[in-house]
Amino acid sequence: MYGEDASREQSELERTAFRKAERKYKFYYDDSSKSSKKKKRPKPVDLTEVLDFKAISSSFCRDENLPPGIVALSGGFHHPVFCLDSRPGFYFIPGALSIEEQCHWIRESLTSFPEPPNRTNHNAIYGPIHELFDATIERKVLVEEENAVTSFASEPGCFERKESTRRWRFSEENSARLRGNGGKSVLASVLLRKLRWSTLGLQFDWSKRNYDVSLPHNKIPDALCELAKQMAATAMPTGEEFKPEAAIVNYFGLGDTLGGHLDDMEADWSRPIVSMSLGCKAIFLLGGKSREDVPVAMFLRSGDIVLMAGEARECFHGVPRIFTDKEGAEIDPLESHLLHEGNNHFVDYIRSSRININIRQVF
Ligand SMILES: O=C(O)CCC(=O)C(=O)O
Ligand SMILES: [Fe+2]
Repeated sequence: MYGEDASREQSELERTAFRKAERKYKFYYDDSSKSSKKKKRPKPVDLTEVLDFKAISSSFCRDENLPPGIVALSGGFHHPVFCLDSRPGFYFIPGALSIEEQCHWIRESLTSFPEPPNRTNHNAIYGPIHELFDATIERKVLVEEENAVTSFASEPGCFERKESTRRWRFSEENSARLRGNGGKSVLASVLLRKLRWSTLGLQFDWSKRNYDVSLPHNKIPDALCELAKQMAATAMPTGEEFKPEAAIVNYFGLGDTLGGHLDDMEADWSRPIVSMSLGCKAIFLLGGKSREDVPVAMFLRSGDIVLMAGEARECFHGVPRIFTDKEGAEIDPLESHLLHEGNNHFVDYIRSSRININIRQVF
């Protein structure tokens, strides 16, 4: 699509009900205060229409009535599971993960999940990066190095050939500075802040928007498989078991958003996507089958699990906002637990971040 058509489509997109809701909740600085950038405050946001399943769950446990359009599932599950009349196939399990489980998955998301052969958004520029979190703690720098590779003559009469390749390697900050080879370098801490996704199990290729089964990959870790199967059971066709084959881990910092989208690259949409939230609170928008449908906004807190199966798989959804201020983030118990374990580096990260792990059956 070219010129006018493309810009018309763009401006139509800007006007959809989904887009309007994204703009309503997105993080903006308040321009009305003429103060310097340092003192700038977030623009106030009206949260009165955001569904709060934590509050709904508490009143449900006190045997109070549920708000209209919300139903609680009765079943063998030891947490209340809520559904929306207007979005069949969508399930919300508030507080499904204990604080210990949340801490465990935060640590995994920052240490083992971004390890090769799993890929991250940094692969395209730097190639595989090993031990990014440790490198951040050790204040390392990723430095571009030139390697001379010599290939020897395999047959008589062929010449020895020297080739140069470039690769990125972690270096101590001082030695990187000393070398001063004019090459490029980037702080590990900057790369950690800019980590946006990692993929586990079958690798998702974002450029083709499909799974590339030819890419090297490890199986989803057993403990994550077990958790996903247990959570998915509520939304599975009777008598069938969920097969976790791929997962996408999303990392959000202040101002980061996940635009409205569908996850439509999996073969069988009757299987749920199991999506768990860790760290700072967020707003999740669940739209309808068209971007013109007004989305339902809801809070996602650390430990909440959402399932999207069946018709809900056809619904646009996204994350327009995360809250990193102390009151809004709602991570005090999580912070205390991590501090108690002596994990200051994880606390530093999660204070201003949200992590989402979503697990899928691909075939
Ligand atoms: O971050 C979330 O809660 C949603 C993630 C999501 O929709 C996705 O990765 O496809
Ligand atoms: Fe999604």
